[in-house]
Amino acid sequence: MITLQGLTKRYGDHTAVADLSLTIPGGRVTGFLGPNGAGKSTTMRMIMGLDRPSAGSALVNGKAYGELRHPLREIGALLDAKALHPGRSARSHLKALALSNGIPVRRVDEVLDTVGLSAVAGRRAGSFSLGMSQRLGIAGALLGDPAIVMFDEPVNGLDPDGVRWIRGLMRGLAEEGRTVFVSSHLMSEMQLTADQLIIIGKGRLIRETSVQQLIGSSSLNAVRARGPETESLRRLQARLTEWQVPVRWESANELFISGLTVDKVSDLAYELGVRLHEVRTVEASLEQAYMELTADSVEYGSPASRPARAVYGE
Ligand SMILES: Nc1ncnc2c1ncn2[C@@H]1O[C@H](COP(=O)(O)OP(=O)(O)OP(=O)(O)O)[C@@H](O)[C@H]1O
Repeated sequence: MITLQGLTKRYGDHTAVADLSLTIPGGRVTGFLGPNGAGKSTTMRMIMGLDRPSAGSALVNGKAYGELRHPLREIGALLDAKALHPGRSARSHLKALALSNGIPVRRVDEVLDTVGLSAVAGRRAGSFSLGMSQRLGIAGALLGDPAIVMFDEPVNGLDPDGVRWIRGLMRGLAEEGRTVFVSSHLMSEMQLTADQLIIIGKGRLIRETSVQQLIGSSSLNAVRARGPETESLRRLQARLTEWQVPVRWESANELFISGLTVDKVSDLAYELGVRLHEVRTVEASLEQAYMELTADSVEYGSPASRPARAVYGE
């Protein structure tokens, strides 16, 4: 378990992480999300003892990282895939890590196999592609068979096969009861991999939520009603507007209706004599729900990245 208590990091007069108090338990994948510069890497670095908190604490199984006797046997992390000795082979890099952490050297070949690098174990790590370096970093994180793993942007540089592999790996580690804490900007991946989400912006906690709860709270969830007659759809729209139900036209033959069930919309259409060819629920994606939630916390946004807000009630 990872426990953050009032964790704060200031660089001069800039607060990178502000008073974060959280518990990240085992048995699930916890996604760590936030716009660029939100403070994710800084938080992870403090958990790994690489940065000193300005205030508060980050504890690994109840202890500060520096107090852990064999840290790699308690927490394994991939923070920066290129942070390794470029002249060493993958195998000798892992061997050095194993020896300094009291880990049996036979684990080296096991983890090389797990991450699919056995065939290139003798090659200089400096010659590795970004995806291969990511895999080597993950091998290092798994070396001590730790109960906690933490990955900063682990799919960065991985090919589609690698992305699927790491998704399965993280799910498998969580199913074994381990704590899996992972940052990512890839919402589609997080939607498939994470159970719980911690979302921060400008160093502060914005929301701790499950993936399903966050998606469920999006204003973009709607019932899509499609019919062949625009005129009769207008009658449906007029009644919904009377009821103050948010409704918008998606095209001349489609309405998107918020806050009502499919049953309710079908019954109303029947009552008003509106012909429909399709009535179904449309669920927001995690990306849409996330963009809505973090719209005010984006420090380095581009116009194109602004959220697709629904314009209802036309
Ligand atoms: N060593 C440092 N000195 C000064 N400022 C820093 C330092 N490290 C991080 N920061 C600042 O702290 C803030 C948080 O940075 P951090 O890298 O933790 O964000 P992040 O959420 O990981 O961002 P990204 O998604 O872009 O990787 C940023 O404003 C960054 O410029």
